[in-house]
Amino acid sequence: MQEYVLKTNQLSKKFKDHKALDKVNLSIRRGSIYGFIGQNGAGKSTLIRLITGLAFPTEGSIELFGACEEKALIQARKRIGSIIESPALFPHMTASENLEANRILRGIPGKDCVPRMLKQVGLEGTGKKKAKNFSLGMKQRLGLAVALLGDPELLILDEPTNGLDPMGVIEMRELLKKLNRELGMTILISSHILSELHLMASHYGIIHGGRLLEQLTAQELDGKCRQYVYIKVNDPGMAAAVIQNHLGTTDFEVMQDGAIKLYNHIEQPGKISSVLFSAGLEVEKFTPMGEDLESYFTKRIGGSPHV
Ligand SMILES: Nc1ncnc2c1ncn2[C@@H]1O[C@H](COP(=O)(O)OP(=O)(O)OP(=O)(O)O)[C@@H](O)[C@H]1O
Repeated sequence: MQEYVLKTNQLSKKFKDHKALDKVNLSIRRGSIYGFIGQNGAGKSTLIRLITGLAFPTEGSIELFGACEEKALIQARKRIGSIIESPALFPHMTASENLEANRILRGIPGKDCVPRMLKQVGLEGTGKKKAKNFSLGMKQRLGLAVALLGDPELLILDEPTNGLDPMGVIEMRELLKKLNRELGMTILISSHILSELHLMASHYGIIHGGRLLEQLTAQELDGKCRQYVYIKVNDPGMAAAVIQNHLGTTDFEVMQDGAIKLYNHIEQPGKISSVLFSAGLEVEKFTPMGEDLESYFTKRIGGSPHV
């Protein structure tokens, strides 16, 4: 079994003179939830359309479940489930009828998958209610059930929380986490709001102006966004001992230049400075530092606040 379900190699797409995607090398590990983050117009939908075969690259290649060649790619795409733009639903049909119609259209054998999918997305109790009368969150979950028909190994969702209220965002997030946890489903999910991806993604790709600027794990991102107090004193060794003994924590780093990054007690600057001062240390610098997710993202894409 391949470690990566999807890799793109120098993938590019041009619309006339405009490079919507520029030499993108993206890799998605099996079993991961890959948060694909970028502003409006960054190139997220274009990449997703190329992966799902709705558009063709100008240059570069796609490797999906180990398949690269065009005919093999068509077969491999059958292992993908997707919601691109708004989910394709029949408004005058019930949830169950929508799934049954999609099942027949896609030639998926066995009616028993319909109640199974409804249950999976929590719509088993919607009875005779037609899709047109569903809330946006319910429509999105029904769209997800349609995408799950055929038990895909890779689920691709283009901005699935767009327009959802906070409750709908949480529901969708919990549902996707469950699919990932219980079925080991790999998920690629795009968004222009990093904090929406934050509580579920295990990996991130940051795209801007058609270029993939960075891929990083959730741990790496958290490390970059961790808050700390930056301390410079005349005797770093003694300060380290004082922090350990008097604040009771080892959650700090002594940097090469002797500066200390203290990750604990950051809400109690008075307490930190008082233990250092009481030990007779001279404090040269004492500054709370660190970034939140959105400011990290904004900085990474070059400072534009409009996401
Ligand atoms: N069919 C097309 N013809 C011309 N330009 C296009 C076409 N599709 C996309 N583009 C351009 O390519 C760039 C990337 O668009 P894309 O839709 O991939 O961005 P996105 O990150 O998905 O943003 P959004 O969140 O707004 O959908 C944009 O500048 C867009 O205007």
